Amino acid sequence: MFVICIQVTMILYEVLRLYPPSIHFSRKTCKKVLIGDKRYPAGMMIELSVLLMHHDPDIWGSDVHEFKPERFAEGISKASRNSGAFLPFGWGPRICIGQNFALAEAKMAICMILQRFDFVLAPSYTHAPYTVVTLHPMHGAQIRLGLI
Ligand code: HEM
Repeated sequence: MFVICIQVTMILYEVLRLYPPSIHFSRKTCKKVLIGDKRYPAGMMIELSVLLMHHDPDIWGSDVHEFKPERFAEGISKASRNSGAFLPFGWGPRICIGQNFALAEAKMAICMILQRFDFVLAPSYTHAPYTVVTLHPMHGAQIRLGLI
């Protein structure tokens, strides 16, 4: 049961890597700041693209666009060449306070579904992720459920 729970966590992490609901963060500098070797004045808007970081082959490897939950087998810090590159829940003082709740809820929902059903994508499904506030499937995600 413990192994299955770890596998479900790996699958959820890989889904959140490929399709992070929040694809970018915005921050405004309130005073002059130095980030790396660059200086920014006060009042600058800075955009951090989570989507680009999660899809960067220099960070994740040449298989970056493939769905490979096993990359998280040894945890988040060993999944990529940059341990801070996985940001589905943000980072720092404004990190998502609901992340543990969200992951626990997703695991419970998946486990309850898998106890009763198997499922495959319906033929009508078209893969078209797009963003309106959060990233989600443009035409929905139709699945075909089968009673076990
Ligand atoms: C898969 C589910 C979720 C994802 C991907 C997610 C993602 C995020 C991200 C990226 C941020 C930081 C935004 C930023 O830095 O600008 C954030 C903040 C936040 N999230 Fe979530 N979230 C999820 C679920 C939840 C849930 C279930 C709750 C509440 C029960 C929640 C409550 C919050 C709150 C209150 C903040 C603001 C924290 C602050 O500014 O101090 N989130 N979330």
